[in-house]
Amino acid sequence: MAASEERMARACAAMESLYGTPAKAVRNAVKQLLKVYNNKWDFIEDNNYNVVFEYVQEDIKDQEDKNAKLKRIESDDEIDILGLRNYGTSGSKAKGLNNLQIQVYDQNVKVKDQVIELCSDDDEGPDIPPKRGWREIKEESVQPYPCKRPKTSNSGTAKDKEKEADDLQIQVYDQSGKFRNNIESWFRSDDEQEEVPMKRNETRNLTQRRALLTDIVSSKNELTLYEEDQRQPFLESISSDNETPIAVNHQDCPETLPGFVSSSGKNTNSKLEGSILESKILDLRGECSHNSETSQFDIVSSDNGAVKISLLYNSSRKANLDRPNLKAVTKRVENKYRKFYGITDPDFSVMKLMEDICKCFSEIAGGNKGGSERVTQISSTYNNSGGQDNVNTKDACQDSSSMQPSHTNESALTSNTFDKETQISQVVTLDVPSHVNGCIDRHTRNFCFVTEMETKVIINKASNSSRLKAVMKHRNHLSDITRGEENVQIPLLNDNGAKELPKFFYISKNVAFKDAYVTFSLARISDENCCSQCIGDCLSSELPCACAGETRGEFAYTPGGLVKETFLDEAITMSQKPKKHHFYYCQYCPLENNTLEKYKRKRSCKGHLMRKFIKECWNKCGCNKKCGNRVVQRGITATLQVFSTPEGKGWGLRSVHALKKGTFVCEYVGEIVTNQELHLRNKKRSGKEEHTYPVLLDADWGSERVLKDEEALCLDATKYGNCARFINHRCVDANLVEIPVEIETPDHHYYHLAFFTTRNVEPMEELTWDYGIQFDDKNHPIRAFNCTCGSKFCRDQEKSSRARA
Ligand SMILES: C[S@@+](CC[C@H](N)C(=O)[O-])C[C@H]1O[C@@H](n2cnc3c(N)ncnc32)[C@H](O)[C@@H]1O
Repeated sequence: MAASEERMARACAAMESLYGTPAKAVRNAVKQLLKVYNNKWDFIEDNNYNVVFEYVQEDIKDQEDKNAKLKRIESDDEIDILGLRNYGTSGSKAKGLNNLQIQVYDQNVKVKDQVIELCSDDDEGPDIPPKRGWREIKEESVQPYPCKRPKTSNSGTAKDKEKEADDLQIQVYDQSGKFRNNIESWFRSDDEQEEVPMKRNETRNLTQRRALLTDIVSSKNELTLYEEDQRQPFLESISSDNETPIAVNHQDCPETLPGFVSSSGKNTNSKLEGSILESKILDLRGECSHNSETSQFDIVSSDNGAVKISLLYNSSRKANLDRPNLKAVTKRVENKYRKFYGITDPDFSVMKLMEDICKCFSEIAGGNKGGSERVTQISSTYNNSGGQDNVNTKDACQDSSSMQPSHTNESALTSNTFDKETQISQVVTLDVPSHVNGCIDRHTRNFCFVTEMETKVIINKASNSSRLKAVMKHRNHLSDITRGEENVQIPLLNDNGAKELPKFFYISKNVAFKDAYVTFSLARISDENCCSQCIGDCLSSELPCACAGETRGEFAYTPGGLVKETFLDEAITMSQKPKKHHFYYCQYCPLENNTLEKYKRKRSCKGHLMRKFIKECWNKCGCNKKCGNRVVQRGITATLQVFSTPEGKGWGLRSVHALKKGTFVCEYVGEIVTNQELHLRNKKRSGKEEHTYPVLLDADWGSERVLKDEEALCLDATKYGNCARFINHRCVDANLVEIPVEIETPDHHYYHLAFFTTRNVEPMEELTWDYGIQFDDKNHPIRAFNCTCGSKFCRDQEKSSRARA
């Protein structure tokens, strides 16, 4: 098979097994992506085919969107769609939202999807399906997926800058092909321009704007709004000295940050100004969709390269103002878009989106790129023109679950929560908010809040750990706790924002501490313990090789990389309903030996569950590295997240995608310590820690003879560990089971403790395993806790009595 066909087959198999994606969809996605990535398979295969997964998801969504929109066009006079599309989430390659798409149309006026290009280079954007009735004027402005993160632009020549600025220009043509310079000129065309002269500091009122719109609709001109390149710089074409952005209400605008210059090049020291075309589009949208509400989107920049975005939202007059919390609003928008677009990237946030817009603006404008030294700020104002000083805060996050981003009457940056008399101006510059101060302006009666941002300079000065703490204090997540140690990124999401950053070093492989006897020597692997004669994939050979001997002559894995059902079910039964004969009782239990008076104290062994091992092919085997009998050693492939559990269990681990029964999730990784060493560690810790992280490697303690201290091992993930240290306990019906896996050494004192799913797991379901602890055993090295697993089989008797009391 040709190399690329082989890789294609592998991609199909992996996508099938990981996400259940049909081969046809995978092939199509891979073909497209290969074009985009210049046949670089590495990009495709990276992160478990993450880009392929995203491409397929995007494709499905696009199709759904397209169908939904076509339906809407057919049904009634709907105007106004503002959609933010294509968050391009694959790891570092295509993270963040790159395109701001604006769509405005109804049955009579059809305005083409507008992509405001924020990728200033040759990056490619979403493949936007053509809409019915649209005139295709410039297809090249519509970019195919995937849209990569915008490159930092070079300062460039004046001509380059001018070209980049041109990229943002939006032009309007009417059906006759007559070129309208821009929306503003289109709005103010013909007689209207005379009747409503637009002077600086003068606001076009709602009636006038609605009249204009009605005019436009009834003219039945089919209009196509599209992105035009190679025209005059938009800054000049849009804002002339005597023009005022149609939705800016200067009276109500807050004092803005000093030193900022609007996109028109005017200093905005005293009032928020600046009229770029986006404002007008959003204003048009706001006007159309909310009837009595307006909104405006504005970007301004300062000499030092800082950029800020303002969003001005003005709704109809009503007596009371429920002031929504800015964080809650952004969270709500994020939730909607996460759900609707199936965004799984924890990095996605409205604030980041704003940042990206600022960054791209700055890049396109060729501004200062000293990002690390930018002092950043967010400010927002809510103008209660009903005249009430006392405004109520309302958690706009309520009921977000029932919401979907509507393409007809909600914008991405405004929501129905604001349907009270509200005017919001939000000014955002780069970086992450730290705290919010609120006040009422005595003169304007505006409620303002200003969020000061942590500067990166301050963070950099701090020590490593305090830097991490500082980051955690102000961030809700870390994008990868593995620090690149794994094949995949594992983000940490502090959903409730209250948890401290876990203190440990991420390691992806077990490391011996001191006394543990763990030597991996090829000489110790006999011929019966490897398959040196094998070639290719052992799973596809007619006769099972020596490595299948451990599992009674049958491989434990399916060609798709799952544990075979019969083997898995046996392991689950052993774990959930062990019989007395499944336990080994030591004469001199290594756990009892933990006391310094070794052998003197007579305590009875509580028993060790004897487990069935899987043996994987390894270095002394002749098969290919990609042999199907090598699963655990290949590492994590599932898309995992560490998150803060709501039940007070601390952090937990979950899978973003659904997992099939028998899927390998991860192994338990930590320091390999002897029981003696663990005992001493536990004594030192003396119950100070909230959580404990040891597991015993006792699955084969009963196999032959009395164990020496250095052979009775356990893994302690307290200081060094992998993501498995976050897996919480669930009594009996956990969705993971641990299976001992022999890889490097045939003796079973040391082995890998691998977790496989016991059943199909839902996306975002917490992953749990039964620690096998007895909650009444106070002497066990794994300290008991008050179990809140929620299982109906919960073994924590004290919990029941606590509940009764
Ligand atoms: C291996 S850690 C699991 C990760 C831990 N939740 C964290 O935040 O790091 C084990 C500890 O988690 C907590 N834990 C795990 N499962 C629990 C459960 N079902 N109920 C309450 N606490 C639990 C206990 O404190 C236990 O000592």
